Amino acid sequence: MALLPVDEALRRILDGASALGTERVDLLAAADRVLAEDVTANLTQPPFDASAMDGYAVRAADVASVPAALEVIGESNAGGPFAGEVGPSQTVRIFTGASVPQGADAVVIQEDTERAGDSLTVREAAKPGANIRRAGDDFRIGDTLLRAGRLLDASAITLAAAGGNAGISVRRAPVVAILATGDELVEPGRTPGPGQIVSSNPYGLAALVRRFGGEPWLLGIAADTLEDLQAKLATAADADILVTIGGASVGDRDLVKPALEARGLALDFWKVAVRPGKPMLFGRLAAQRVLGLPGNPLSCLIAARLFLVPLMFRLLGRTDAPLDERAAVLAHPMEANGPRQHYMRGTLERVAGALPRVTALASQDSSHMSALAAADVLIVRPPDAPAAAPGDTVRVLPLDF
Ligand SMILES: Nc1nc2c(c(=O)[nH]1)N[C@H]1C(S)=C(S)[C@@H](COP(=O)(O)OP(=O)(O)OC[C@H]3O[C@@H](n4cnc5c(N)ncnc54)[C@H](O)[C@@H]3O)O[C@H]1N2
Ligand code: MOO
Ligand SMILES: [Mg+2]
Repeated sequence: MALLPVDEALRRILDGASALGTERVDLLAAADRVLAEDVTANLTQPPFDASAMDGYAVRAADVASVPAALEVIGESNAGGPFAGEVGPSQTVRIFTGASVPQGADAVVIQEDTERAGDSLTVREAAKPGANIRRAGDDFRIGDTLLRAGRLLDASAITLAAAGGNAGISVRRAPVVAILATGDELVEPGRTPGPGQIVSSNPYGLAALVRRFGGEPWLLGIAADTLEDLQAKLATAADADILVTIGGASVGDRDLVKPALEARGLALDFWKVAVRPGKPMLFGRLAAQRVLGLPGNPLSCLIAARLFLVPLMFRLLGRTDAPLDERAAVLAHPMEANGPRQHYMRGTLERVAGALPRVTALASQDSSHMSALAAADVLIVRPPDAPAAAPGDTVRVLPLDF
């Protein structure tokens, strides 16, 4: 099978994938969830003309020429409005957030006044509307405040709450089952025996899944035998997405593909023109989408960022783009690229008033986790890209996981 271009692989993974069901959560549980329905304002905000400052509510005409002498007839507090009306040459003491009383059409800040008993001297003129927030300036009842498909961040949750919404309809989190494979693997915290290493990938993958709104479900480690692989794969039937790690290449003990096929996998593709991540496979087990990721830690994580995360966006109904490539300027020359789209680890340096400068790390080995942790971006080198010179513009993908 020929290597599939990255875009085509992504298109096939997303083909026919649609948003999961919805659930209602309260505001405290809404952070980082994806909105499933538009949020509407049940209230108008501000609900009344409100003072933006601590000072005095006046009739602007009374303070058009200053100094102006006024009589203080009462007080309007936040939550305690003044019941009467401000007549000519009268004023009401007012505080930030309090309702502007009838008759008044401006607020003079306290620093521009002098008070003696019930007498107020205003030293600065105020125009009509000064320091007043009009009813509905922010939003009005019935307005659409938030559109379905957006991530609920702090600003969105604040707005939903202000609009009088105590509960929000969000997408169910996709459950992503993660199965590590390999006779050499031991769980973190255990001492590896001869020839063994620690299984690190599931934990990074779980963090990535959580970061993008999914629910990771760790299935442990399968031995490199068809029997154990099939037995462990069988436990994942309830997951929305099944991800395997390792055993995806052509070695004698790379048995993930035959084990999945024995369970009925409809293979869509195997091997993508991507570096790292080449031996990735994708297919379907009934309704479940299956991604067989390579075992090298960077191959696993980078392939997950490139292919699993966009699939999760789709299941979550997210409307923003899952891959946010930007431009940067190369700090050094680069060799021509081979036939696979190369996602190189790089560091980014801000440059005032210009595109940031990017430097590829010395290590581009797909097993060097220390290099991935030190990188800020992945430099995207298209297949067969010619050699590049310092100052050339390249595309970079921020490392956001
Ligand atoms: N003859 C060829 N050999 C290889 C090819 C090829 O095209 N022809 N491709 C190479 C590429 S590219 C990759 S990527 C790897 C992918 O290998 P597998 O997916 O079969 O993964 P394994 O062989 O099981 O493991 C590879 C490597 O990763 C380590 N590993 C596995 N699981 C974990 C884990 N959970 N945590 C940490 N590290 C893990 C494993 O010990 C190996 O060192 O194949 C190349 N070979
Ligand atoms: O695809 Mo492998 O991921 O080049 O190391
Ligand atoms: Mg292998």
